[in-house]
Amino acid sequence: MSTPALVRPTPVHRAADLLAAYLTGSFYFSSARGALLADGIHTRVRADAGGYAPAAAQAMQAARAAGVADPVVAGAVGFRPGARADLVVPTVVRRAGAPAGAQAPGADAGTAWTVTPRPEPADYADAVGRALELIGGGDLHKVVLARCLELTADAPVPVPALLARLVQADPAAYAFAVDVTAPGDPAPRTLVGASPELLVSRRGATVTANPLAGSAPRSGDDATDRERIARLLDSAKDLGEHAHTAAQVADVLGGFCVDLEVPPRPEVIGTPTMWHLSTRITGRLADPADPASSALGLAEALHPTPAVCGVPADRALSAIVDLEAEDRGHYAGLVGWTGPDGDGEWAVTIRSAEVCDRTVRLFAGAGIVAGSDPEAELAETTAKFRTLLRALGLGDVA
Ligand SMILES: C=C(O[C@@H]1C=C(C(=O)O)C=C[C@H]1O)C(=O)O
Repeated sequence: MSTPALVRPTPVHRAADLLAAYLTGSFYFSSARGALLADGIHTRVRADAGGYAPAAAQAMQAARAAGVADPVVAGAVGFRPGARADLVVPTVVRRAGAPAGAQAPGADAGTAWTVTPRPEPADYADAVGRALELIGGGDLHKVVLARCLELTADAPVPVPALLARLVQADPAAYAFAVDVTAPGDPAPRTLVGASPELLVSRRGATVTANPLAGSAPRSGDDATDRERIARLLDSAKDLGEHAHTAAQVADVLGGFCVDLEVPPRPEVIGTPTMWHLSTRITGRLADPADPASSALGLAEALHPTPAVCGVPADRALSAIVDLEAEDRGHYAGLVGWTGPDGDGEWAVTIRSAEVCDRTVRLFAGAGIVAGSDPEAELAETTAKFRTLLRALGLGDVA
């Protein structure tokens, strides 16, 4: 006679179940490493003098003592120093393996949209021209300039369907949905996106970062795409732009690692909409128990990389403040999760939008270096908007 089980087995979920269970207000994050869905707020995590990582470690410890079964810190931190952060220890966490081509409802073709580019595309191209003057002055080597599209629909935008379509289009992306509702918002506000860029991932003592910089739109035609890939791998401008970014990421991680492997040359990775120069850097942590070496601590140390800010970072940041029309908010920040053992995964918040009721605010940026062409950079941002626009059922708008 068998003895009845005394312990309820841990439920096993599939990524598709987690996506189906996502409701506006939940936290969702998935990548090729796996999927995580979190609900409820046990604690909000605020930065102390040491940043977010020590406060996150303490909050997870306190949550475990209070009976939270699987404490993690999950959420997003905005781009600018002192920007808004929405980091919480959720009450319930469900995990699953990597998504495999999710089922998603089609976008509602009947939705009527109005689109307001901020700034106008021609003004963005002018701002790129002004950035090139600063670069010509010699004190700035690279700056990433972004622009915004504000879309308004004739009905509330359903975030669960939008998230499912983003995952369906690219199951390997760092896909996310984070509640970023602020006081005064007329409805829940959600940061949603499908980023191709891993800021940092940690598993035990092993860390991985995957900076991207240097881009070309995907054309959909094989021969044209092969040509674009070959051109990227041979472009002194793109290789230089990439080298700045990879070198800085390697430099920061080198401060935490005993071994660091940095491939000498970038490769090209593809998303459904873009090609990017990519360097996958791996290392072994010297002190994995230090909260500064947790996935969140490393993400804070790396942010902002020259993939979204520039070189040198302080001058690039002031150029961004002077030349961009809109505050970036959560765009170009970090999004992901960390566990009490320090493991976790943080992506760069790009190919993203904030959705609130009927409005969607999208950002896309491009790295400007000596030799950049304003019209080509404008076209690059147009191509980068496609990830979100396609998931919304829209073609290119500006
Ligand atoms: C800034 C963005 O993308 C970043 C900039 C890139 C570039 O300038 O080539 C490439 C990938 C990202 O690191 C964005 O998508 O908005």
